[in-house]
Amino acid sequence: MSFASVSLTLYKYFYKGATIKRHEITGDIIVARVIHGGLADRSGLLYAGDKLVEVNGVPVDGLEPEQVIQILVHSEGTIVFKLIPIGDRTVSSHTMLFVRAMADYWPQQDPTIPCADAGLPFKRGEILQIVDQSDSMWWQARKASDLSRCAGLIPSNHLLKRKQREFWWSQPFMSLSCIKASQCKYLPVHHTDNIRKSHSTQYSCYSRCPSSSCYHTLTAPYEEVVRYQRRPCDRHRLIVLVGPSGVGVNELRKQLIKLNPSIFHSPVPHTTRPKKSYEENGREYFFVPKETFESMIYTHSFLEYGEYKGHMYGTNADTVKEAMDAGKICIIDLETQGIMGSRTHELKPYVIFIKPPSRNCMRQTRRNASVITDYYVNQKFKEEDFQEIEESARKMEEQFSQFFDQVLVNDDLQSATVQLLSTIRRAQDEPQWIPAAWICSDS
Ligand SMILES: Nc1ncnc2c1ncn2[C@@H]1O[C@H](COP(=O)(O)OP(=O)(O)OP(=O)(O)O)[C@@H](O)[C@H]1O
Repeated sequence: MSFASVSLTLYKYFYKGATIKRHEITGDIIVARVIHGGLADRSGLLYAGDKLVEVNGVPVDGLEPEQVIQILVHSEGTIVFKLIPIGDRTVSSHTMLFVRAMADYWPQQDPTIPCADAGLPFKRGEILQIVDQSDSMWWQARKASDLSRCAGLIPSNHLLKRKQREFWWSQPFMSLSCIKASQCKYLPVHHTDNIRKSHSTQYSCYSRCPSSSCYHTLTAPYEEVVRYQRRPCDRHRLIVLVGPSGVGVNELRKQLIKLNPSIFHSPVPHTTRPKKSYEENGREYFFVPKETFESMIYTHSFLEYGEYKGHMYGTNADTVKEAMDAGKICIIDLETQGIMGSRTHELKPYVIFIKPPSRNCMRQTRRNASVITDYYVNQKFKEEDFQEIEESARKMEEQFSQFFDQVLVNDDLQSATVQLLSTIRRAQDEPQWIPAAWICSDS
């Protein structure tokens, strides 16, 4: 039997460099995993599967992993491990996969993690680099925003999905039910009708993905992403603005088009409502018979559509593509539920969430602004309107922040417009993380 005496200057933080477990059959204490980029990994002396015999001269035979950890925690200075190396010390092939987290994860609140201190907490939307998938339950990853740090443990795709389902089922029914169609807001982006997106108005909206409000509980918790740099000959990415009704999504869109109408473009929506005398087909709307509209729904032609006062309105994906083919930067305004339907390799949407500023700032900046009510009367913003905007923004972020590429606070209109312009420029000209599937489909 060969003993290897490994001397590592790990101080108290051994548990951040490796984890140990008790072998189910033999009862031996073995190294469960070595954390990528940690001290133990960098030393090159410790491998997953090595059997621990002594720590600082204290035999670990018969001890529980927690007792071994206690020895380590109370050790000062250099720690000497005596261990039996695992026979086959094949270096685990480190994957270099980047993913976007579609869920939040807090290791300190997870009783099942092998070592909470070794866990990597993350929030939905964050980009993670998966560096080790050798354990089917616990992967190792680090944040793309800080690749110099050592890796931490995260639940595997399969495990996190299971946790999400368990959490979902443990929640009271009401708080988890899908957003009802009647609560959705729908507004064709090129509208001339004063259709307000508020839930107080009588219209319904539908997106290409009917179950999308439950998306995060049903789909993969990690989405593989790649760095994408648009070439000058490629179409511009679709710019999708989302935000609570009244926050200023339309105003910002109008500001952009006013600034550069030859570049920024809003697609003309389709409607079944009769054309008014002063309107022109294809300018305010494409006026189509109900049957045509219905067949377009059937063929999934709309990114989003809805009904208002008995007439249908919708944003046709082909109209968007045509504008993009003509070299325009297409800007559309979607419901959060509609984001998923727009996520295709052809459109490569860049989603900007327009967020309300603080209550005080809203009071100040919206002093002279007005909201459109159900009766088309321009009314000053009231405290209830601000509250509704804040509440709605909070819910949107809670459910959909993983799809937001950028969050922009609409405080002062001029500075928000300038920020939006530079965000759009970066989205088109600088490398961005996009789903890997969008690139695979291209090739
Ligand atoms: N930063 C701002 N400062 C002052 N007024 C603003 C600002 N942003 C928007 N507004 C005004 O607030 C009102 C509501 O804005 P807007 O119509 O763009 O909202 P919206 O998010 O598109 O919601 P809805 O679809 O319900 O109209 C408008 O009168 C607009 O001019």
